Amino acid sequence: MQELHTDQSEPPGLRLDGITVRFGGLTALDAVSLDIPAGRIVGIMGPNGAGKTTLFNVICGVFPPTAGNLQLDGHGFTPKPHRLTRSGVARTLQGLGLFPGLTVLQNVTAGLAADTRRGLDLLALPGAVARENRLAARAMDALESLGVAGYAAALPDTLPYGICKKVALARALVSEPRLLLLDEPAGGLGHDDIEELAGIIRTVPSDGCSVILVEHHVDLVMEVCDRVAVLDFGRLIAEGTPAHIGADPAVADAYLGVEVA
Ligand SMILES: Nc1ncnc2c1ncn2[C@@H]1O[C@H](COP(=O)(O)OP(=O)(O)OP(=O)(O)O)[C@@H](O)[C@H]1O
Repeated sequence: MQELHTDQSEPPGLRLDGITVRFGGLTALDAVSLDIPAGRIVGIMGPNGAGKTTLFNVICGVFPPTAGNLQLDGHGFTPKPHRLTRSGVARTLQGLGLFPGLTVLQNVTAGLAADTRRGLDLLALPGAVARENRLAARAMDALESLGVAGYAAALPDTLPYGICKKVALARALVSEPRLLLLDEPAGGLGHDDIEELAGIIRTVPSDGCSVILVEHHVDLVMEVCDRVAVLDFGRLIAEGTPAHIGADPAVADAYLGVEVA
């Protein structure tokens, strides 16, 4: 079994134990074991088809692993896509995934959907209205923390891509997750926006949230991650600090000569 070794004294966060996923005859993940301790940022790298998205999909319960199991904060974890927020898990998507017909504020409030009780809200009872107001206030706080509260009333289509990326991140952070999955957050961003994003990502673990960063921008991974795991054809071929990974010839081979440091 392939292990990601971590300091056993660290708070547990997410633990993947021997995760295997097979699609028919194809093994997309092959007995991957990986610890993402609370308060740490772990990067997942690997060439196209290595199994990164499949790993995220297993963590989000999109499909169950063929073998292996997950733990979150020291307890067995069977993720369900419709209960992710309640489980303390939030995810950003490749691209934006924002609702075009909703304002920025409404998009971020949607990140609290698991906390709403739609039936009551539709009745517009005083308690439900107060609750809606509380959710909107939390969404505004999330937007403010990323410096984009001024766009709350705008529709995403009218905004620059970099702003929309921050809105998508605010939607993930508004539920104050225990585990944040970032799926190529730097995709489509220019150099300055990526630098700003790096600063934002570094602040996320301060309250104990674990972060998994899947990203093709190797520089960003190396800059913000505490540890990096590298997948190739579904196998965990390397793990360690960014410096260790940057110097690993097996990683350079997996990337077919692409420089990694
Ligand atoms: N639902 C599916 N059914 C069948 N095969 C799948 C499915 N999802 C992924 N695969 C296959 O599993 C392997 C891993 O794919 P995955 O999308 O996880 O890789 P990736 O590392 O995310 O790649 P990329 O960087 O291109 O997004 C690939 O060979 C892919 O074709």
